Amino acid sequence: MKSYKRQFIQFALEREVLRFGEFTLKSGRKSPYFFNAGLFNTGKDLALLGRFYAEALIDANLEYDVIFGPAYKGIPIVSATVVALSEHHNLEIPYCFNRKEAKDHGEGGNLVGSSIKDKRVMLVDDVITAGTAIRESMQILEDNHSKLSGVLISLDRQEKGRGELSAIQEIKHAYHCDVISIITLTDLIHYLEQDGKVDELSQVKAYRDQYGIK
Ligand SMILES: O=P(O)(O)OC[C@H]1O[C@H](OP(=O)(O)OP(=O)(O)O)[C@H](O)[C@@H]1O
Ligand SMILES: O=C(O)c1cc(=O)[nH]c(=O)[nH]1
Repeated sequence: MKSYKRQFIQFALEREVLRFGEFTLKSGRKSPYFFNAGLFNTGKDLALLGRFYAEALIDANLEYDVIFGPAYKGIPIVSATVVALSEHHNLEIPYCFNRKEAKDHGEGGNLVGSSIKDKRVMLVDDVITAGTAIRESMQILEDNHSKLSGVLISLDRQEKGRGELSAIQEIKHAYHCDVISIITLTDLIHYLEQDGKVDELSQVKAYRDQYGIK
C-alpha cells in the first residue's frame, strides 16, 4: 500500500472519521464500518484533507473547469480542495456547491459559487456506496449542460450498486469518466491485516462477502 494511503487511513482513524461498529447506510445496508467526513472538523483537519484531495487531483491529471461539491459534506471538501490547489499548487480553480433546498429570495436558485453551465466539472465527495447521491448530482449537471470530467472521493467502498457492478463502475460506464479515490475498501483491509486488527477484519470481510463487488 502506498504510504499516502496509510497516512490517510491513520488520519481518518485518529479523527474518528473512520469507525468500526454497526452503522445504517443511506442504502439501508448495515455496515461494520463507517466514514464520517463531518468529523474532519477543525481548520487543521480541513487543511490536511484539502491537501490529500488536491494531490489526488494533480496525480490524476484530468481536465476540468470547475469543481463541484454536493451538499452537505461535499461543501467543506470542495472548499478545502480549491484552497489547497491555490496554496500548494498555484492553481486557481473555481468551485460550486448546491443547496439541498432551493432559495426563493435574494440571489435565489440552488447553486452557490461559480457557474457550472456548459463547463467541464470535477465532482468531489466523501464516499460512494450505492450511488444515489452521485445520481442526484448528475441531474444538477445535466440541468446545466455540464460535462462530468471525473469524480474524486475519499473512500471507494467497492460495493455493489443496483446490480452486480459497483456504483462506481456503473458511474464510469454511464458517464464515461474517471472515478478516483484516496483509499478503497481493499486498502482498508490491507491496513487491518498489517496491523493485526482481527475482529474488525473479520467483520469487514463478512460485509464485503455480502455486498462487495466480485
Ligand atoms: O452512494 P450513496 O448510497 O448515495 O451514499 C453515499 C452518500 O451518502 C452520504 O451523503 P448524504 O446524502 O447522507 O448527505 P450529507 O452529505 O448531507 O451527509 C455521503 O456523504 C455520500 O454522499
Ligand atoms: O453509504 C452511506 O450512507 C455512507 C457510508 C459511509 O461510509 N459514510 C457516509 O457518510 N455514508
